[in-house]
Formats: sequence, structure tokens, C-alpha cells
Amino acid sequence: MLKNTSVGVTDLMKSYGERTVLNGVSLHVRRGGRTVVLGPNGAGKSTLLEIISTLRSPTSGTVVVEGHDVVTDTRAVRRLIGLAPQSNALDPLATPLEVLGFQGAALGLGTRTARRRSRELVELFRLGDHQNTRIAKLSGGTRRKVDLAVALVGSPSLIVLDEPTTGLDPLARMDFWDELKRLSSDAGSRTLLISTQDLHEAEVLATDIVVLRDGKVIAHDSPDALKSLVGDRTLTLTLDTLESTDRLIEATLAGFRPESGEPTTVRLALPRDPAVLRAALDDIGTVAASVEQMRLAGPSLDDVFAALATG
Ligand SMILES: Nc1ncnc2c1ncn2[C@@H]1O[C@H](COP(=O)(O)OP(=O)(O)OP(=O)(O)O)[C@@H](O)[C@H]1O
Repeated sequence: MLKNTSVGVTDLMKSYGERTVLNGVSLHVRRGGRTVVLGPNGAGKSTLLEIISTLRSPTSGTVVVEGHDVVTDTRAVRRLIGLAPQSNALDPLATPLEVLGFQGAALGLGTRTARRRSRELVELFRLGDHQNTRIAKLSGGTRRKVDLAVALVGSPSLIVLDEPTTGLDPLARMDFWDELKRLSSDAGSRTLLISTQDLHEAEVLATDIVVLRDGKVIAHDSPDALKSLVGDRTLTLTLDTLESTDRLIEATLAGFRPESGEPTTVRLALPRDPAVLRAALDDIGTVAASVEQMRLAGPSLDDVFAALATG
């Protein structure tokens, strides 16, 4: 096990009946980092996180968390991990304080310590106004904060979050991201492992990114390193009519694609290859009279994802 590795996964296979969902996954999750797992629906992200969290067993291969094997040393791994799974399993009739207390008891903390820890977490997540409100009456954002607080009761070295902000409004999400960043910077050796479908979330949170596709790791690097793989920049063009936009998309030599949600905007990831730049200039020439705006920007994780996850 490498010194700065929190989780080591080697040749991990997982099948459900005939179906192989993880097909030889090997990766090292860097200790103290925020590793974000990306991948299209069904890529195996939840399955991977659940195996690391001891909720599912591998078909073959090994997973070691802070030196403990998830299969042979399950109890030790559970003590090290704080988990917030995808679906919220909190008792709707309990209050946040009660839920935190139950978790403390489940971890064998002792009543006094569990109570102190619950109060600390209520303060950390600014849950004071809601601490005695039943879970069923809380907003989605507040409930998600309770989920995260529950994951932290045992002061875990590894926090595993499966799609943590799905369903939260933009403000609650930003608040939540701030909390996560604070959590990882407060304790230098605390590791966060997060799956998401949201590339903006990955952009905000990730120090390391793993891309899964068809049960395999197809990329694992820092966001900047991944971005530099897919090209230097993105060229975005806004045209004045839908007709010209469609004409450009149909006849493009360089590979302009429609920008989602903006019907008269097209974009192109520009690799270093000058042939693509020349083709783009030819494309632009065919609709020159219709161009309203042109922008050149650094590559985004959207480009990385488009190139890796579907390619
Ligand atoms: N208990 C199960 N039995 C059979 N198949 C399963 C089971 N759990 C998951 N799968 C299948 O395994 C595949 C991977 O699922 P998983 O939830 O790990 O993917 P994911 O990348 O997290 O997807 P999503 O982004 O949609 O949450 C899917 O095709 C899913 O249908």
C-alpha cells in the first residue's frame, strides 16, 4: 500500500449474475484529496463506492481502505468510513439530534461522547434551528446536511458520498460544496470520495478525477491534466438564426456541435492539431455573415467527459 494512498483497488470485478458491472478496476485514491468519480449512467460508480464502503462484496479482486481489506477486515473499514449513500435512509420520524445519537450508539461511542459529537456536528452544519424537527419536515438541502453529519459521527478518515447534491437547489449546493471543502482542508489527511453526474460539481470539488466507463477506469488524473488531454481550448460561436446554425452543424468540417440549451450556439473542442483550426476557419467562413459572437475558452470537464465517457 502506497504511503499517500487512502484506498487501493486492485483488479476489482463485480458481476450481477451474467452481467459484469466492474471489469478489472484498479486505482489508488489519494489520501487527503477529494476524488470525484464520473461516468455515464450504469458505468458502475455506485457499485464501486458500495464495495469500498463494505455494502457490497466484490466478485474478485482486492480493496484496501487505510490498510484494511474490505472483505477480511470489514469492521475496521466501517470504523474508518463515513458514508452518505445515494438514497436517503434516515428515519423520517426522528429528529436530526436523535439520528446523530443513534449513529453514535451504533458506532459504540457511549452516551456522553455520542451526545457531544452530535452537538458538534449540529454546530458544524448550522443545523441548530432544525435539530429538534422531524426529518420528514426538513427541506431536501437540510436533510442532505443531516446525511453528511451522520457520515461524520465517527470522525472518519474517509468520507464516501454518492451523488451528494442531487435534488438540492443551487444555493444549498454551493453551501454544501463549501462545507465539503472545509471538511477536507480542516483535517489534512481526511479523504473524500464522491460520485456525481454533475460536471460543475466535479469542477468545483475535485482535486482528482476518475472516469469510469463500462466498468473500467478510463482516466484518472487531476482536472487540469485531464483537460489538457482533450485539447487546449473550446471555440464557441453564436449565430443570428437557427437556419444558419443548422447549416453549419450539418456541413461542419471541424466538428462543431450544438451547445445544449442554446439553440443558435455551437462549440468545438480545439486540439493542438492546426488542421482542425483551419477546418474551423473554413466552417466559419461559410456562415460569416451570420456570426454574432465568437469566444475562445480553456477546455472544461464537459469536453473531457464528452471525449472520454462516450468516445
Ligand atoms: N443489485 C443489482 N442487481 C443487478 N444489477 C445491478 C444491481 N445493482 C446495480 N446493477 C446494475 O449495475 C450497473 C451499474 O450500476 P451502478 O449503480 O453501479 O452504476 P452508476 O454508474 O452508479 O449509475 P448511475 O449514474 O445511473 O447511478 C447498472 O447497469 C445497474 O443496472
